[in-house]
Amino acid sequence: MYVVNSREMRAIDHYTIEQIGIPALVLMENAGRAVAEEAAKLAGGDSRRFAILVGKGNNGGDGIVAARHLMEFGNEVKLIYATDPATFEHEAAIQRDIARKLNIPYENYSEGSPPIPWRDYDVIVDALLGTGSRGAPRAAYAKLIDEANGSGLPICSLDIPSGLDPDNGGVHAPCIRASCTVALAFSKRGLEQQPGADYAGRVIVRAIGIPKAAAEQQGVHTFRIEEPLLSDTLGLRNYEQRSSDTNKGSFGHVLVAAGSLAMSGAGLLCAKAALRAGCGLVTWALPESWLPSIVGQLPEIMLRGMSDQGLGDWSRITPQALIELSEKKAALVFGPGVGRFTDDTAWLRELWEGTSCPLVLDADALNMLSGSSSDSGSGGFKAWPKRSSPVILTPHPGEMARLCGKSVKDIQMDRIATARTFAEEHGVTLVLKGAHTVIASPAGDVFINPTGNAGMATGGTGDVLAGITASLLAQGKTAIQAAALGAYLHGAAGDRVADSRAYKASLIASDIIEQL
Ligand SMILES: NC(=O)C1=CN([C@@H]2O[C@H](COP(=O)(O)OP(=O)(O)OC[C@H]3O[C@@H](n4cnc5c(N)ncnc54)[C@H](O)[C@@H]3O)[C@@H](O)[C@H]2O)[C@@H](O)CC1
Ligand SMILES: Nc1ncnc2c1ncn2[C@@H]1O[C@H](COP(=O)(O)OP(=O)(O)O)[C@@H](O)[C@H]1O
Ligand SMILES: [K+]
Repeated sequence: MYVVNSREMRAIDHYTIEQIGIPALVLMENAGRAVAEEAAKLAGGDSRRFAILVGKGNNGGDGIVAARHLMEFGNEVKLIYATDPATFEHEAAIQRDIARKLNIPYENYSEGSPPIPWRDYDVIVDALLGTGSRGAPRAAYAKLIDEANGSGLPICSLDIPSGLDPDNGGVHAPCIRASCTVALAFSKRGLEQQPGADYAGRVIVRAIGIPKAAAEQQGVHTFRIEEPLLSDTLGLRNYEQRSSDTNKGSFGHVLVAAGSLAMSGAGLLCAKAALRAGCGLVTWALPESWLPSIVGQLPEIMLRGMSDQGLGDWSRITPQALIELSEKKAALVFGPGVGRFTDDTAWLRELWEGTSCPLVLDADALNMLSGSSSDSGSGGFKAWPKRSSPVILTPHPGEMARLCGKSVKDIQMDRIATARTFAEEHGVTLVLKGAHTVIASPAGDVFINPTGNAGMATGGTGDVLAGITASLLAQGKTAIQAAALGAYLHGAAGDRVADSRAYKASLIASDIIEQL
């Protein structure tokens, strides 16, 4: 499903109205009708009392149409205008006049108005601000939003919760806290990222007559991952299907280079997740001095001890040894639990240049890449030679901040733009983890993952994701397919764990592997 920002939505509206010729009033009628249907469902019954909060733009116009339909469905409605309706223009002014002729009750609300008697209502429809919203809600809008949030009534937001930044998921003060949001035509970026997604409640996308082709025509290349998208846009039709005439050699051999004495679990989780995600074979390369402690723990996985001079870490293991081991492997995942060591950035660069294996770099491998930026002062690993096989980086926001030389706050402020820019500039596939993981391709496509839950904020879940992603790569998926499907399956498995447990926060990383 397409996810648009406000500029793209404006261009799509304009194209639909001016080029295709569908009148703005037709779109508004469809929008208002769709919202009325969803708000009626939220109210759950007949003859309910709706307060419709109306702003002066098209969002307000849609709200007036919704009021008209809600009244036709047999409900009581009242329009509460946050701006003097005499100042309305264009389609919103037409809807205002229609509402007057139909004697739809209304009141003009201003900063000096007494509080609304909310007990006279069952449901609020928030049609104050939509994608034309700029900055924090002002004057009467802000007061009305505060009042609505304090009313305790369920709120159905029209297109976006008023006060939400439509483009990045940031929320202004105040911002409507909705029970549900009816996104018109397409989802909006602000609804798909935190904290906006929490303020939006359940997001329902309703068609209003804008053809999907209009988004394609306008070059929208941000998507939310869901099953139809996996098959249609990402080319992953029947991704679970296998021909019967196959053997373990058919599904790729993953080399996991992970873990050190202090963090052996990262390697265990990563290797096990890779196997569970369906590849034919997994070899786990680990410092040889603690290999004996692992024997028997993962019977299905081949172990390869790397000469570590008894230190238990990666500081004496040569990149050359790993390069040799990676020959004929279908994917190499490096980083979980490896720790840092002297000259590790140069070490990683040797691996980068020496292996032709598709790479997944996670955890400390990402910090080694960040080291490259501070060492050279010349754009960091952007200046490293381009690889002919794919690279997937899987940073959490802290690792991403180090990679970009920014603060975590800056990264989280616009995750979609950050991930897209980085992937394009560095020619890598990037998985920016966290709630609503953002996956960006070097070509500039961005996929937002809706699966997963806060129970997954626990040690080791990232190691599991790295293993799953490498496994999918080894099975012949492209980098963007492996990264998007990996994040989707990882989150879906996490959701199954959460659903099956009495206490959702009890989820641990191994549970995800078992639910794959
Ligand atoms: N062409 C159409 O008729 C369509 C309209 N649509 C609706 O139109 C909306 C976008 O409409 P607009 O572009 O008119 O914009 P909005 O309705 O979001 O609001 C813009 C108006 O609010 C005021 N405003 C902006 N920021 C404010 C703030 N922080 N505090 C107080 N006032 C503020 C502006 O002065 C402007 O008058 C969408 O969200 C959607 O609901 C969609 O349904 C698509 C089709
Ligand atoms: N609140 C959340 N909602 C959804 N997914 C989450 C949430 N918190 C964490 N995750 C997921 O869990 C994983 C955590 O990875 P990471 O931070 O690298 O953990 P670790 O280093 O302990 O393995 C990522 O895939 C991330 O997207
Ligand atoms: K709104």
